[in-house]
Amino acid sequence: MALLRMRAPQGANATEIEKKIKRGNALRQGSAWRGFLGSRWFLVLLLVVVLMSGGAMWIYLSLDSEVTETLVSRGELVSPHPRIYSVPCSEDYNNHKRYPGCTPQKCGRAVTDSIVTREEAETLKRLAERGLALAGSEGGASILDLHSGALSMGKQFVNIYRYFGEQIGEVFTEEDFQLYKDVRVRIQAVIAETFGLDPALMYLTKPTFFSRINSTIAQTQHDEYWHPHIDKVTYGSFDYTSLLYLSDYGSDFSGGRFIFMDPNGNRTVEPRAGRVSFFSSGTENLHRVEKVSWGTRFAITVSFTCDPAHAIADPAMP
Ligand SMILES: O=C(O)CCC(=O)C(=O)O
Ligand SMILES: [Fe+2]
Repeated sequence: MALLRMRAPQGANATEIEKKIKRGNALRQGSAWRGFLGSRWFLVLLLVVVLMSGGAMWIYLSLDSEVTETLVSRGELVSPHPRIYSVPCSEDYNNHKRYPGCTPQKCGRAVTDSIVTREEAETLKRLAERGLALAGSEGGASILDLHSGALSMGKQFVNIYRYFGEQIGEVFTEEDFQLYKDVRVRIQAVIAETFGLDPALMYLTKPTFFSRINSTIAQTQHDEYWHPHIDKVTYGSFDYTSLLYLSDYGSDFSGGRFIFMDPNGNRTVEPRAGRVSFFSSGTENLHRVEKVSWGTRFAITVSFTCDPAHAIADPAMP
């Protein structure tokens, strides 16, 4: 009977009794929560939640991490022979006319510190500094293309030879252009040797440019240097890309590492003044540049085509 009365209170007091029961239950629940919040179990639960979210964050960050393997670090000196990493060629080259003695049959990437001295890199960096001091991008990435004359200015480009006219003779010397050519010839020779090509069947192609990157916020798409890309797709004529670094990762700037984005992870080359990194330009070498976090990074992109129709002359004083 008692049970019956508790389940179904009858009469005038019934609603009052139900309310009391509900209030009592609510109070008991409230004090149970307060008890739990102050208990050791709550601390354990909190710890588990913190550890799990920390773990999730770590997994997220490491999935997004810039680097899984460093191919060549800033401190190493790769000399006298290039360090070579072979990768299978992509199908890209099948979609273009093939040029025997030049079209990649072996693909890969390589790094050498022995064909451009640090003094030569310094001279080229000063040349870039002088040229870029004429203008420069408002965002973090400026280029100077001595062949076409393109120079970043604010949010666009100008032609230095037209814009500055005679004044250019006070900024660059014949020796500067000669050094560019000497270095280009050496790079061409090492690429030919590494990939088993005839250097006479490779041609400098455009664009070929000095780049200056710092951590200033991008103002236009041209400043967004960090996007993954395939040079053969982006630039069309490229078959072999080379990058000559003019400043040092870690001391002149941070971030700014070159990253090959392979299907099984990222592989990076750390810039070092005088270091030449070169690779076949197809999909097998999808890459990007890590964002520069401080300092200024200088480099030159010097690229080669197998198609004589896309050949350009070495930059020269107008
Ligand atoms: O400066 C670099 O390290 C890479 C530049 C690049 O990817 C390019 O010019 O296509
Ligand atoms: Fe590139």
